[in-house]
Parts: sequence; C-alpha cells; structure tokens
Amino acid sequence: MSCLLEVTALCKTYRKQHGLFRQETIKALENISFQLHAGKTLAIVGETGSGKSTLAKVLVGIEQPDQGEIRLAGKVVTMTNYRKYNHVIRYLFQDAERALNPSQKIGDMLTDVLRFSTVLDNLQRQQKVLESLQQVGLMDEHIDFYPHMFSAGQQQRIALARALILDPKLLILDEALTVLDPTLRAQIVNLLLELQQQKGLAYLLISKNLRLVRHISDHCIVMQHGQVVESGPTEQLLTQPQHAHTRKLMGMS
Ligand SMILES: Nc1ncnc2c1ncn2[C@@H]1O[C@H](COP(=O)(O)OP(=O)(O)OP(=O)(O)O)[C@@H](O)[C@H]1O
Repeated sequence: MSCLLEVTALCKTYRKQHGLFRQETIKALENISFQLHAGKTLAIVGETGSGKSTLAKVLVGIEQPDQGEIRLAGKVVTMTNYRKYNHVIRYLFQDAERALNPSQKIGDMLTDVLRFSTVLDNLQRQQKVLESLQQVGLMDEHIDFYPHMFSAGQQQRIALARALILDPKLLILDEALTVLDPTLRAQIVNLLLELQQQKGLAYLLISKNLRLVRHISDHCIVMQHGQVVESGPTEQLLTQPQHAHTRKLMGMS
C-alpha cells in the first residue's frame, strides 16, 4: 500500500514572552515521526497541551516546523509549495459554525475555494460546487442559503464539502466531531467512512473521544508533552496499553 504521508523527526518550539525579561520555551513537538497510508485513519490522542493541534497546524502549513521533514506521496513539502499541497491536505475545524462566514452564501463560499485554488471556468466551478454538496448529502438549492439557516450537523456537512471540494487525499479532523451530539456525530462518521471507501481518503483524527478513535482509526499515536509515548494498531493499543499515560487517558489508572 502506498505511503501518503511520511513525517520524520518533526520539531516545533514556541517562545512565550513573560514581561520584559523572561522568555518561556515550549517544546510543542519533539522528534515526531509516523506514516499514514492512503485509505487509512491515524488517530492522535493526548491530553490538553500535548501538541496535537500544533502537529495538525504544521501539517497544513499554518505553523512552520523548526526541524524535520514532511513527505506527501514521496515528495518533500516546504512552505514555498504550500499552496500546491493544500489541495492534498485539508483541515476540518472543530467548530463548523465559526469556521463559516455568516454573511456569505454557501454556493459563493465553495466557489471562492475553487476560484482561489483551481483554473476551472465558471461552468466547471458550478458543477463542482453542486457535486460536492451532493457528496455530503446536501441539496442543490442550498447554494443560496446562509450558514445560520442550517443545523449544526448540516453546518459540519458544509465544512466537509468545503474540505472535499479540491479532492484532497488527506483530511485532518481536529476535534471536528466533538461539538456534535451523538446522533449527528454518528451520521457524520458514517459519511466519512463512506467517503473513505469511495475515494480512498486518509484521515488524521485528533480526538479525546477514545470510543470514536476505536471506531474509526486503524492506527493510533499517543502524545504527551510534545512527544510520542506510544503508538500501534488502535485495537491493540487500546486493549493492551503499555504506557502509563495511555492507561491514564483510558481511565485505567
Ligand atoms: N501560538 C502559540 N504560542 C505559544 N505557545 C503555544 C502556541 N500554540 C500552542 N502553544 C503551546 O504548545 C503546547 C501544545 O499545544 P497544542 O495546542 O498543540 O496542544 P493540544 O494537544 O492540541 O491541546 P488541546 O487538546 O487543548 O487542543 C501547549 O503547551 C500550548 O500552550
């Protein structure tokens, strides 16, 4: 199976200024390495502040790593070619409502993504917008709706349509399903699994919800203080956790 994402020895340090003289150094990522294959889901778990979101931000180019290498489909990714690889990796945010512009119709929002990142003409853009709405179970007439006219579950579907419209290979789900109630979450999870089967999409799932991690991920990485403390096939890792921190996350110690 092809390796879609290969991360090697990734490091990221933040510097926080306290008053005039004191500077705090926070090692948010220390020597992180992993691989993710097409069509698979990798979960990143860890307590607050362990570095999960920093990892996601580095992968989508919001933050720049200090050291390490990211390879996508075998090619090294750098900040200078970020625009090229933002087609390949897309980010689904936690709070869909806040991530959507309240004063922009859904159709215009999706068209803007295509206008910014593709060379499609008007007609092709219109077709692509309708296709991506259908893909997530929304209807053609929704192009004229504003975000507030949708339920929380539908807003997450719109965010998903926006993430999928450039036909990415990898979707980062950063606590993206946390705010949904269990019924809506189940619907979106089923949709994500269907899309994964149809399109061979890979997911990087960042979640504190271990039941969800168990349900949808193949492989799991446990982070603590910016380091990977344990990793392995999800089922094995969650049934036989080796590291004390994993057991703590599972409420076993
Ligand atoms: N922009 C920033 N400037 C300074 N420090 C930061 C910044 N972003 C994150 N940090 C620090 O880096 C560390 C890792 O944060 P990060 O948000 O990646 O953790 P997380 O595991 O995603 O936490 P959560 O589950 O709460 O989202 C934390 O100590 C955090 O305070």
